[in-house]
Parts: sequence; structure tokens; C-alpha cells
Amino acid sequence: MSEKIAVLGAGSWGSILANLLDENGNEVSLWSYNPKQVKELNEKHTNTHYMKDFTYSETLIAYSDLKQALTGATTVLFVVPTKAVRSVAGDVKKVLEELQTKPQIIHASKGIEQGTYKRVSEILAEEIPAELRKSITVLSGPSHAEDVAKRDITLVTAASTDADAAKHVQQLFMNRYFRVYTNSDVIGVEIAAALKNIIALGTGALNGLGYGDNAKAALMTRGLAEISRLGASFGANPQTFTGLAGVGDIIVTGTSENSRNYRAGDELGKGQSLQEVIDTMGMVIEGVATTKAAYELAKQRGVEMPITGAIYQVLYEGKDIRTAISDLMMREGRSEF
Ligand SMILES: NC(=O)C1=CN([C@@H]2O[C@H](COP(=O)(O)OP(=O)(O)OC[C@H]3O[C@@H](n4cnc5c(N)ncnc54)[C@H](OP(=O)(O)O)[C@@H]3O)[C@@H](O)[C@H]2O)C=CC1
Ligand SMILES: O=C(CO)COP(=O)(O)O
Repeated sequence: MSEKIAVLGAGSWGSILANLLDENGNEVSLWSYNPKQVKELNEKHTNTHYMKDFTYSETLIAYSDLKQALTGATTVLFVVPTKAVRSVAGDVKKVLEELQTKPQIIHASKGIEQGTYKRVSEILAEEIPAELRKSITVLSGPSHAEDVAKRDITLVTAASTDADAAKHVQQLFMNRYFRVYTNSDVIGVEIAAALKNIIALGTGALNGLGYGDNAKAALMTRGLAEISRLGASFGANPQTFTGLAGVGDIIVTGTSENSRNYRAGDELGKGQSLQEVIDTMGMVIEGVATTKAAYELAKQRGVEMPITGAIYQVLYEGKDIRTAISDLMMREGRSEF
């Protein structure tokens, strides 16, 4: 199966997924709003700021013009940071109206929109009306771009309410090192994907403070418990949280130096301010914004999320991390389940 696919967002994940789709025999156009980056990708086949020491396929073409990137595309893959999804989708809508094409939509972003608390597929559905597109599928799971760049084994899930669309996405991405499962629980997959970044900030902070493996395992396990509670309040399938998008992504993000969220937490634990961490990362740290959205959402829905609350207090109210940890530990004893 070979298609023309437009990948929107040429950061670490977008560019590596574009390269994988190219490797799988598709005609891939990679869109970035940064003309300098487009020039580097087309002339040197590198993307140094986001993916050091990686050479992209010479058949992968980058564009800074959205219409050029979208022309002829039967699939459009969004991989911009969550905060950019609505504006990019709005621009895509205008181009699709002109082109009169009706592509399937995939996204691989992990976050919740500030203020609206919308999941990424909801934002896309709002901005790109159904008559301009086919189904929306979310691709998610434990998948650092750095490992995929090395063609290391990676398993993810493709979730859609349209089973044929999920199967189609599975076929597009699958290869000898990238295995894709299908899933019908879009809500669960998107909630798990977004909120695991909060927990990775936490495990990173524990690391920075010198805590050991027990503490990190505890945070990931209890973190997943509260993520599942929020998911359940939206009707998510509880099994999703035991799968690739749930426990799988908590493990990879909550334990890896490749994770920007984990690294950000680590620096916070070592004493840097949030602003210093954001300024030096140079890449998106989705968990920072997601912490605020999830904290507000949990309050609105009456879902108990003490870890998210503690991380919110550290990030947004300047609470000392050790005090936040001590307060969590000294909560009244309770039953695990
Ligand atoms: N990296 C990974 O391993 C994985 C990432 N993800 C998810 O994928 C999404 C993208 O992450 P990732 O590629 O890592 O992020 P990066 O920070 O590596 O790259 C983001 C890209 O989006 C661009 N961008 C930022 N704002 C806008 C905007 N308003 N309009 C258009 N483009 C914009 C950035 O450009 P500039 O920097 O020039 O502003 C950059 O090229 C996130 O939601 C992340 O959680 C999911 C799985 C794995
Ligand atoms: O989602 C990811 C891996 O599955 C990437 O996590 P970071 O954004 O923390 O790097």
C-alpha cells in the first residue's frame, strides 16, 4: 500500500514518523512553519535541532507552504504541539476547501487544550468539518522518536471510532521494527497519552531530588490510577490504561532520559526554576500545560487526582517539591482499590 501523506510538524516526532512513512514506500511531504528548517531538511536531509545525528531519506520533501504539502495527500498526519493544533487545523481547513480533497486524518500529539479541555481529536473534528475529511485516528503509545530513529523495536496503538480507519493506519505504519495495534477507545488513549506527561515530570523530579526506583514505581502506579479515574469519568475503557497508551507510555516517559517531560522534572528536582527549564529545553514539554488543564478538569468533574494536584502546586503555585511529596505521603491511609 502506498499513499501520498502530508505530515504537519517537523519536530522530533513528526520528522521521524515522516521518515518512517517514507521508508514504508509512501510519498511523504513534511510541513514546517520554519523555512530554515525546511531548507536544512531538503538540502542536507538533517534536522539538527530536533534530531541530532540522523539523516533523513532523500525522497522525503519538506515544505513551508501548507497548500503544497497538502496537494494530493490522501492522509494528513498532525504532529504539532497541542497548543498549535487548533490554528494549524484551521489553516488546513482553508486549504482543503480549495483543494476539494477529503483525506483521512491522523494525529500523534499528546495533550489537552488549555481552557476548553478538549482532546486533540476533538479539536481536529471541530476545526475540520466532516465534509472535508474522512475519519480521525490517534496514534499513541511508548514511542520516543530517538528509539524509532534507531529502528529500535516500538509498539503503538492506532485508535479510532472507525475500525476500518484504524486498520488502515495500522497498515500504513507497520514494518519490521514498528508494530501497530488497533483500538476503538479514542477517549482513553488520548487521556492516557496526555496525562502520562504529568507523571513523567514527577518521576523526573524524584530523580533530580535523589529518590530511588521504589519512589518512581510508586508514582507511576498511583499516577496511572488517578489517570484511569479521570478517564472513567469520560467513559474510557479501563483496559486502555493497562495497554500501550497507558502503562506502556507511563513506563517509557516516566523512566527515560529521552523524555523531555522527565528531563524537565529532573531539572526542577535539581533546583532549576520552571522558566529556566522551559527556556533551555528548546522542544515542547507538553506536561507543563497538561498539568494545568488536568488539574482544572479534575476539579470541574470532582475526580480525585492528588498527584496531579501536587504537581500543579509545584509548577503553578511555587510549592516546594519536598513539601509536596511529604504532603502526599502523609495523606490519610486508604484502600488501594
Ligand atoms: N518526541 C517524541 O518522541 C514524541 C512526541 N509526541 C508528541 O508529538 C507532539 C509534537 O512533539 P515533538 O515533535 O516531539 O515536538 P518538538 O518540540 O520536537 O517539535 C515541535 C514542532 O512543532 C513546531 N511548532 C511549534 N509551534 C507551532 C505552530 N504554532 N505551528 C506550527 N508548528 C509549530 C515546532 O517549531 P519551532 O520549534 O520552530 O517553534 C517544531 O518544529 C507533542 O504533542 C508530543 O507530545 C508523541 C510521541 C513521541
Ligand atoms: O510521548 C513520548 C514518548 O511516548 C515523548 O515524551 P516526551 O514528550 O516527554 O519526550
